[in-house]
Amino acid sequence: MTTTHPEGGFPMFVSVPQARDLLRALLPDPGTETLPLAAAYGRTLAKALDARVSHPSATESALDGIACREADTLAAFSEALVRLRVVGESRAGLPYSGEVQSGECVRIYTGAPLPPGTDAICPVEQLDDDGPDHVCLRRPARPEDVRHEGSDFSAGEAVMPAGLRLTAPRLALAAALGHAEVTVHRALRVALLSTGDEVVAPGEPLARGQVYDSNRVGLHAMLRECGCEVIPLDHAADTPAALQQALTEAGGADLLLTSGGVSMGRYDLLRDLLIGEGQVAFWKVRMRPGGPAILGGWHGLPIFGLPGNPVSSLVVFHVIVRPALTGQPLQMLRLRAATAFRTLPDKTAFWRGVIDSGEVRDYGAQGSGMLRSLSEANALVVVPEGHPVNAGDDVDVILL
Ligand SMILES: Nc1nc2c(c(=O)[nH]1)N[C@H]1C(S)=C(S)[C@@H](COP(=O)(O)OP(=O)(O)OC[C@H]3O[C@@H](n4cnc5c(N)ncnc54)[C@H](O)[C@@H]3O)O[C@H]1N2
Ligand code: MOO
Repeated sequence: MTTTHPEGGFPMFVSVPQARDLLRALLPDPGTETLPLAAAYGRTLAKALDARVSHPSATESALDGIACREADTLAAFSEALVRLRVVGESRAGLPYSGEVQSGECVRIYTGAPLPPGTDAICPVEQLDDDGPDHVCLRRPARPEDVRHEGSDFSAGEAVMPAGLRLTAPRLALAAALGHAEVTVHRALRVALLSTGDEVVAPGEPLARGQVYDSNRVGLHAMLRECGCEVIPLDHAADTPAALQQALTEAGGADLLLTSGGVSMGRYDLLRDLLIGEGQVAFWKVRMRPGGPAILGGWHGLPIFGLPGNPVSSLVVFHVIVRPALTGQPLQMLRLRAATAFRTLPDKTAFWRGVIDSGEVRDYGAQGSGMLRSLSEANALVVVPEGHPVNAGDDVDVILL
């Protein structure tokens, strides 16, 4: 249950959807900008796109072969060949303009316009040349192998609504609709900071008890996937002065995303700073891993504090930060559980799972420091608070 911090008065133990909504409410409206398609990957459409042209732009062939009249070819099967006279050729960009009569055909190529008078296609694999001017068909020509003008979309049709995230296929569609530029929401500027005296840049020598800064690398990539502009900050040591210095450097950002220093320890300084000198929107989420996450602000800068444990920071990013940054709901699949999954009485669990042959099984080691699991598992299995999951049950699954 959500409670209130006795001194701070802020909510504690919020649900995952509450945490997401509170973060979204703190993010500024970034405004819009118009970009060439190639620069818009990962952004969200701010203005709907309609079709400026029809696709296909003409009724055309879906195969290389001949175009003819279906009715002329219905008798064709492997023993009884149908013979047609070839009167010309239609190529993509170089169509045949005459009218094709009964008993005639035109050689045609994929994407080439169908000549007037024809309504069906027979592919080259089903044709035998009979001299230079005739072909024999081993089976009837098919109207299904014709693509009709505007069957994909017609000029003027509203095709892509505002709010759509520009994935690779959607960028390709925008181009096919006839747009060279798109109006998208500006990228949020997210400053990224890892904290902790034990955290060392990859490649440096590692002393006993130290750990490489894997969170920074993983979070940077995930922010890029969300279409954000990343401002990497220098790692902050565990002193209030170092942390305040980093927060000051993040001043112009739309959000500061941190890792570490949010739990119950004496050196969990981000938590102390937000509670003592900033504002807190919530502390702790009813989830595992990732329970100690914190959201707040410091001198007008929204700050989301991810837990330092590598798995926890990734899972919180997936289920709270990403949907809030992109405005896109979590994509879930419903799959059959091949094994049981542990239930927690007062937290939603996001266990690492492996999807295999259409089912999902428990990955095994579920410790929040087991970074290797993030590469070997391919799913998060959602087990709601107090909700037992046995083998054979259907479960919600988030793809990693
Ligand atoms: N007494 C309690 N202790 C802990 C609790 C609790 O409720 N009571 N919660 C545990 C949970 S759950 C988590 S998650 C962690 C989160 O702790 P912090 O966010 O304060 O993180 P740190 O203590 O700074 O580090 C935790 C762990 O992660 C490693 N780490 C930190 N930064 C990085 C990085 N950039 N890259 C890779 N690994 C990193 C760090 O070395 C620690 O091993 O608290 C539990 N404790
Ligand atoms: O929730 Mo912590 O994130 O379990 O390790």
